[in-house]
Amino acid sequence: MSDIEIKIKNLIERIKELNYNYYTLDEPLISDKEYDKLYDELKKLEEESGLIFEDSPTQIVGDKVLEKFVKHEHLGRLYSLDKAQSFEEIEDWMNRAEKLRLQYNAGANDILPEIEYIIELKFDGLTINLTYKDGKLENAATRGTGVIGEEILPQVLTIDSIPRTIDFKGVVEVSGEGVMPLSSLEKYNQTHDDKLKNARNAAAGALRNLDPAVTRSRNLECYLYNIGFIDQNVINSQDEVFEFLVDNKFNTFPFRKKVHTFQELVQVITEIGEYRKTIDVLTDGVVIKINDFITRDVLGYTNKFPRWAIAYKFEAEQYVTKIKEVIWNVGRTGKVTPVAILEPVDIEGVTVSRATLNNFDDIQRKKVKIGSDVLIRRSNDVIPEILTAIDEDNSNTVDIEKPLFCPYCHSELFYDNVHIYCQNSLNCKPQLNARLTHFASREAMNIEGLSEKTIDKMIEVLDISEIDELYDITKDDLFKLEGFKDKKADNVLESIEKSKEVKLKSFIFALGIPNVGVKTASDLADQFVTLDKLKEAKFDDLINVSDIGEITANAIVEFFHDERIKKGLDDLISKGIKFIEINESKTDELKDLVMVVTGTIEGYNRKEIEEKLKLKGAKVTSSVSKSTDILLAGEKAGSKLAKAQQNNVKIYQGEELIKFLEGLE
Ligand SMILES: NC(=O)c1ccc[n+]([C@@H]2O[C@H](COP(=O)([O-])OP(=O)(O)OC[C@H]3O[C@@H](n4cnc5c(N)ncnc54)[C@H](O)[C@@H]3O)[C@@H](O)[C@H]2O)c1
Ligand SMILES: [Zn+2]
Repeated sequence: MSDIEIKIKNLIERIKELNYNYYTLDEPLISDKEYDKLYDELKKLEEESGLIFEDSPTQIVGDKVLEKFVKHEHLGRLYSLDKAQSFEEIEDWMNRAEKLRLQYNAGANDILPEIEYIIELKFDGLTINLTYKDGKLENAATRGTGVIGEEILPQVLTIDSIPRTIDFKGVVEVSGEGVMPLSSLEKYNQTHDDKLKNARNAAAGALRNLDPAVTRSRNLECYLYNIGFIDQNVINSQDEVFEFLVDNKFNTFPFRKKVHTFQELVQVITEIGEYRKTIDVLTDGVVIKINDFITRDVLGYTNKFPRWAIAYKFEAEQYVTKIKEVIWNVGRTGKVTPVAILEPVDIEGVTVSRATLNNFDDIQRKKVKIGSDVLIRRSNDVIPEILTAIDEDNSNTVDIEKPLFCPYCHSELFYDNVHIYCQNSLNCKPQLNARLTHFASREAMNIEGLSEKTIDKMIEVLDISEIDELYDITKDDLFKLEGFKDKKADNVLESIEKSKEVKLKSFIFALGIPNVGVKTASDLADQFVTLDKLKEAKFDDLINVSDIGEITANAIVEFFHDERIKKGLDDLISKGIKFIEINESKTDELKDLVMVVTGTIEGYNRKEIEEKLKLKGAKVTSSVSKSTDILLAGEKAGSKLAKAQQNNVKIYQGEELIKFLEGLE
């Protein structure tokens, strides 16, 4: 693999993990700003190299839909939006549209009208798609992959403003954004201990919660702005979309503006920059849409977004405050990271007193010192980011020292490029606490009742130093901890006991292997089926798992070769960990064959084929290499076919392919 290919693969892997956490779990790992940076980097590399993998996040809308929901096939596809980073990019987009219009008008009988642009707010919540038949609300779904969403009708019915019946009697799908009003967020946070971090994830998490009572408690609202499907040809513009929505008593947001020129557009967007701070909904930008539908048809769509619309995101506002102190935190992997303690500052109604600084280089680059005035920015998330110090020659500042010893266990620290580690993973308390907290978390061993605080006490009072010791805890032990009475102790013991029966993927995630998140853990479980096989996996086996790049493959190999980890793992298993079979139907027919599926195959969906191959024991990878055993090549197979021919890979095509696929059923 070339350097650029490796870079691309690693980015894809990282972004998929982030997407899974954002779209599927509604618990983003990083801020949108940081995410957008990675995404743009990938887009740029793809453009430069022409290497675009089919599973790249730049080609796909959203993420998987969760099994726990009934699937809804949208009548009309739902899309993501292309993004402009600057006014110039909007202008370029307008110019392209105008050029296409003129070209079209030169050759056609009908003439496209002068372009009108509708500017709407870009609400930050979750897309909701509503299906009406015979005037009745039949269904509600999330966007999902754009083709298939998750049914969430009971959840959506908690939003009172959504009409249960409408005057229009045909079949129609209307879509809009489910949001948590900022006033609801504030009220919720005043009365609940489990504080919600931001309105977007609060709305998405509520709508995708299986319990509608939870959705109800968040007091959501929904603004409609789109018709994705209608069985009668009655709508010809965005103006008419809104007319239809209003006539049928849908809730639409009152603000939208029509412009014709770039100058007008800049002015309106600038005004919206101020206006958006005065309203009760979280917005992250504006959406600019071409009004006329025939023009839209001429411009068309890419895989991922319409060419007739573009989003422009607002930069988060910046604030000034002072750094009081920098403390060094020790994480689960022993990584030591700086946190700035700030003079509290009010940002959009939230008091902010901490900010992340990524590492020591970051501190130097931003010229941050104790006592410095700094610029900070909070995007839509709660933890803000320090941009830079703004008073470099202030003599009252004190340099931040590079730490040499762990602030907790005083071991000497290890420097690896920009990262600093405390290598005393054995009895450095914050590391142990973070490891145990991760181990017990919902997507891992799912041990209820083990909060970070409880784990702290266990380490302190019961002198726990290894994960497996969790399983030796007795009721008498728990009584020694503050706040533990009979019932609470029983509950914790029961959930510890229950956790011994665990899915392999949850166990792999629980181990906290560097770079292995929920999705990668699940892929590893699918591919290797048993823990023993995974433990023995070689770099080459791992790199062939789709989405795993070199860094992760190396991390996994190293993890399972570490003597201390090996022993810890054996101790843990010896406490009676049992893996629950989930793929009972798994057979060995294609055992260990490395297979690639490419091209289009009529009547089949590639993802489904891949799933079936995996169930029969094959390893499915996304690119052809020397280790590929079989390529399934549909129509338009392209470069993978050529590469397979070069490498003498066995190829199934045409009739042979269809026969093979029928044999899989
Ligand atoms: N923090 C993370 O880890 C993480 C991960 C994945 C995605 N993200 C965020 O999500 C963005 C990408 O998500 P996306 O592909 O869903 O695109 P998007 O959310 O940026 O844009 C498309 C969506 O905008 C919404 N929208 C709101 N108002 C609208 C209006 N008036 N008209 C039309 N649509 C409107 C629709 O729901 C539509 O689906 C990224 O830029 C990033 O900010 C963050
Ligand atoms: Zn330490």
